Amino acid sequence: MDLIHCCVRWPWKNFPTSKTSLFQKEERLRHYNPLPLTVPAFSNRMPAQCVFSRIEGKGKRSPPPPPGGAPAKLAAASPVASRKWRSSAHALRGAPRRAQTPGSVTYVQSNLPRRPVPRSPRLRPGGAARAPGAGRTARSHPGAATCPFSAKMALASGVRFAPRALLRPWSSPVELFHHDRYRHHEPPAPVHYEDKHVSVVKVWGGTEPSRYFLITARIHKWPSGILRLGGINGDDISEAPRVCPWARRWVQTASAGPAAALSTGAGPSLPLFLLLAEWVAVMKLRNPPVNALSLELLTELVISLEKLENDKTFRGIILTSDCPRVFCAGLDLTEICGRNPAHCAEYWKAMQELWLRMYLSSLVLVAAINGACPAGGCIIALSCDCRVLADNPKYRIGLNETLLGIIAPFWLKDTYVNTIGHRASEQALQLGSLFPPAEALQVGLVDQVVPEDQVQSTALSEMARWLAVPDHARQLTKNMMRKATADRLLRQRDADTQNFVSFVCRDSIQKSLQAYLEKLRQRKG
Ligand SMILES: CCCCCC/C=C\CC(=O)SCCNC(=O)CCNC(=O)[C@H](O)C(C)(C)COP(=O)(O)OP(=O)(O)OC[C@H]1O[C@@H](n2cnc3c(N)ncnc32)[C@H](O)[C@@H]1OP(=O)(O)O
Repeated sequence: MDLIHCCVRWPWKNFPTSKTSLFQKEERLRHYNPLPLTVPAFSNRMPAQCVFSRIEGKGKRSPPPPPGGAPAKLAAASPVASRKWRSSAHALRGAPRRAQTPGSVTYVQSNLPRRPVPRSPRLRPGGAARAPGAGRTARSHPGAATCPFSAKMALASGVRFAPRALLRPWSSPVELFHHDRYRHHEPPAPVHYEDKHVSVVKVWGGTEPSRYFLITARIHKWPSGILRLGGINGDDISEAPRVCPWARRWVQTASAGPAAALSTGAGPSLPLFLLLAEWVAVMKLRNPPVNALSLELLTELVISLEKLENDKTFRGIILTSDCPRVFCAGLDLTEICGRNPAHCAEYWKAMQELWLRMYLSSLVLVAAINGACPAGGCIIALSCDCRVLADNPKYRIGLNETLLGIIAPFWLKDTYVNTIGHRASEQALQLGSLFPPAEALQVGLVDQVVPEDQVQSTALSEMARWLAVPDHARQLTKNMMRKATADRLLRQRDADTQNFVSFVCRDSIQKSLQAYLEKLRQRKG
């Protein structure tokens, strides 16, 4: 396989269906199929539609259910919440029951349709205008009044609620963790603060207003094995551990999870990294010896990108190389040397498709450039949102087409100009400059230059920065910035293909490409 799909996941024994294995099992398309290009639209990548389900059983912490109806205090606090509660309770009455293990809780799929929780005009995010008479829950946290299914309601009714996202095959009971609960929740007795004691954190929920979120961490030495932090969205999720200060120490040790999967060095320990665990895929280019962009690799990349875009679990991709010393050597010259025009056309269409998909991707793309990055490799990197380059003078980056006797097409030029500006591009393109790291940073071709062993972890921290922004705002802004450039190619795609084919199929160009390839081979000898 040319491309490794590596979801940043952690080795929980009973973790829900792994995307990695799904990818691996899936049969790959072997031939290039032009895929319809989708302009990134608004998408909420958060999994939780806050639909609530009843949890059966006599869990230790489950108070007995009330005789019926919404609690009076709740009705006074929020008529909307009260109405919602009544309708959900009604809908839940017919829910199927499951066998109950003593002392645990079981989730039962609710009959409620998936639908957004309506917001009362009086219940605004941030709790600026609170419902009159709102109790401690609303006061205890600014976001608490935004969700009609308040923790108070759940507690008072004896019915515990969980977002539908939680109704997954978990081995351990998970519960909705709410403000009241964690405010009064005592920390577990402290255990050792070594990395291995907290393996992972998962975030359930979303950043939309009126949504709960929940962070689940696996703690090996805690009897329940699960740490939960929760909140109401509108909270800054990245600050979540702060809400529950005693847990911060635990959470900070959790870098062993996602970071370890990426880096051989000590992983960063910012709480935000924890959020990345479920949302970031790492794609490693692997087409030895130099990750030349063969037709097969281009096809794989396009398919993988589309899959990840359609999988709402992912919000970002870190693109890196699995080949030592080379990120990507650019176009596979053997795909355009001595080939017929039809093949060259097919190849170029695949290149266009990849650029369009990457350039307009709704995901955050971070290039972790851990090797040389000339020509087409540079274009792959420039299509990402952010570039981190390893500090090695041999790892040069730039568009060196002119040195091969070929000319970068207008959309490569546009991408260059959009990144480093007109004058710098004019100079660099004509000279075919390949920049060493320090110069690449200076000219703005890359965003960070870091020691080689920190490329992956820095890429992850950059990803954290980008993912801290709400998806829809970032996506629409990206689209606004890049659409015109992409549209230009979309309008002239066929003409661009014809231009490429007629150019590279010229005898003189074929000769110079052959000579260049020969030079590369001899250099090796
Ligand atoms: C209308 C016209 C439109 C033009 C569109 C232009 C768009 C993009 C242009 C391109 O991308 S053209 C490709 C430009 N690429 C390069 O110039 C890079 C050339 N390669 C290198 O500089 C080096 O290989 C490297 C990437 C710095 C790695 O160096 P290293 O010493 O590690 O490896 P080598 O010994 O040089 O190479 C190993 C092996 O790989 C072959 N090879 C290298 N690059 C390519 C390539 N781009 N395509 C195909 N094959 C490549 C090289 O010949 C060696 O082969 P063997 O000797 O092992 O057979």
